[in-house]
Amino acid sequence: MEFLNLENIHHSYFSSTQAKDVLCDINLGIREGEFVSFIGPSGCGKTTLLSIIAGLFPPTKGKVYIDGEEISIQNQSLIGYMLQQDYLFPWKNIEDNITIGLKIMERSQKTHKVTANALLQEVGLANVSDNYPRELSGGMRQRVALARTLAVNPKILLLDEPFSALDYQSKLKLEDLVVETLKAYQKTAVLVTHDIGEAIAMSERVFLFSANPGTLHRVFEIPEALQQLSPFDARQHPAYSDVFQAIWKELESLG
Ligand SMILES: Nc1ncnc2c1ncn2[C@@H]1O[C@H](COP(=O)(O)OP(=O)(O)OP(=O)(O)O)[C@@H](O)[C@H]1O
Repeated sequence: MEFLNLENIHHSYFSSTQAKDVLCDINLGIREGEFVSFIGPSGCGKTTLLSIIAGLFPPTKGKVYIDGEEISIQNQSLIGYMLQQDYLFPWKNIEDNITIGLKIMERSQKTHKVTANALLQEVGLANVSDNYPRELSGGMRQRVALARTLAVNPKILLLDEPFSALDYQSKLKLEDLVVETLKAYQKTAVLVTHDIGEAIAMSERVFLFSANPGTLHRVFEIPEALQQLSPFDARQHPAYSDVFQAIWKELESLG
């Protein structure tokens, strides 16, 4: 068994007239410390699957296991979520935004400042702890969101298009920072993205889903040579375009 396992996941939404199957027979395993991406056509159920992994709602059928234990209220805190929007509280300064999860979990207040400062250092924002979110750029705010997610020390990070609202330069920089930081902290990560290049540059494996209903179509292993590089450098490597073309061809075949 892998660290994160999905077994026979099916999910349907019920409208007033009929049930619509969104996910069908999803089986996959992700190793501890691995970085994978989920890609696929719009509406194939990527976000629904992330929400099921996070334990936000149960699947219609099937089970999610983390380290051999079925996902439940007890182990849900092993999972951190980072989204397209940063959802920072505008009335709280950066330090308080980062430590909000620790306060909710009633962890000892003595270490909050130390945790916040160490994480801000890690994400390259050493001097903003007293600032307010409105004083930061979009890229800086997403760095704060990353620090906030890491503050509660989750084992698995679910990243739902966290770079898609950023300008291209900020996005490339943040991709590098996220990979470097998650490797340093040995986190397991699942990224949902529409950007094939981003998926290749950041991941060890790319899971391609097809739609109607969402099924796992194919898994692409990213060559070792790319995995050893930062996402920015991976995009310049000759093997990158071969993988890009292979995934693009397969995605196109899904219609
Ligand atoms: N609460 C809901 N009730 C009914 N249908 C829903 C609900 N949430 C999602 N769906 C449907 O489930 C399907 C999958 O949605 P989901 O957002 O998971 O797809 P996605 O692959 O993440 O899409 P995108 O790439 O566009 O973000 C879509 O057809 C959507 O309309």
